[in-house]
Amino acid sequence: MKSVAIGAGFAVGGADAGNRAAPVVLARSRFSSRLGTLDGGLVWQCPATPLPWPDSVPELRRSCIQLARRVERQRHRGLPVIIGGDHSCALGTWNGVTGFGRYPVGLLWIDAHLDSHTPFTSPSRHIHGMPLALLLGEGDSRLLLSGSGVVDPRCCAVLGVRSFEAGEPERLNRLGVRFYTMDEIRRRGLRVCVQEAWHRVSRARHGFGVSLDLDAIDPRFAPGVSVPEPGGLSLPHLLQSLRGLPRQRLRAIEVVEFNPLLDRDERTQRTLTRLVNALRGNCRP
Ligand SMILES: NC(=[NH2+])NCCC[C@H](N)C(=O)O
Repeated sequence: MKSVAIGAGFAVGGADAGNRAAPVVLARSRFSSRLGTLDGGLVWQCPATPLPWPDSVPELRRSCIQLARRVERQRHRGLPVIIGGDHSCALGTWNGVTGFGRYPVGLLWIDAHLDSHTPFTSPSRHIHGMPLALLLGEGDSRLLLSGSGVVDPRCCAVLGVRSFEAGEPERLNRLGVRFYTMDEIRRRGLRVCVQEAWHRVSRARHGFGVSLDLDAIDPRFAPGVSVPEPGGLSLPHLLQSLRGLPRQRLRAIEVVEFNPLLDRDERTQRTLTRLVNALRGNCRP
């Protein structure tokens, strides 16, 4: 099967304007032939700069609906690979994959953060700290594009966690989402945790997806992200752990939070390209 790359030039919900340029920078880079040159199109946001909730809501809603429709239209051509953009683009991606909630999926969320705030608990009010809660059906109703959740919490796992605030772990625990902190990963080994999480998400009836925030990876391998956190996943170990996992029911991949303005020696671009290739298995552009 083929993969179809779709760009999401999103920064309104993020912490740094640099995220907006990510898909275009990648499409013009020397890695583009390995990623696909945004053959599924590009969705832009206007304005180009971050705004806190609630000011960001109208533009975020508009662009996420546009992204969701694009994903819906393109998914018949191959495996959608969405290139963000700040992580709030996940609302567009997974609403598109699920036909606005008609076919809820399992989701592996690889991230340093839990991204499970609602406006009432978020200290920053940046919506890229809220998308997982919204995908599970909680948060500002204007951003619940299908009116409820599109991800089944029993088939959802978060991997690589090392930064969160009050309210987030409580929400995920109440909903029954499994999250793996870096402490647990160090204790039990990455491969075991990846396999366990993959098993959990891939048993969902309508298939599953992977949402990869590059800040999950240690900043040594991915310095170009908007909210870096030290002590992250080792790139070689993650690549190794992703080998040989069953992908038959994989419905889409999303890679987010790349910030070209903060990259060093194209290190983050290279990391992103290698991870996309590892995740999509045999599907190539
Ligand atoms: N997608 C991300 N990089 N999220 C970072 C969120 C950081 C912090 N928890 C916040 O809500 O502001």
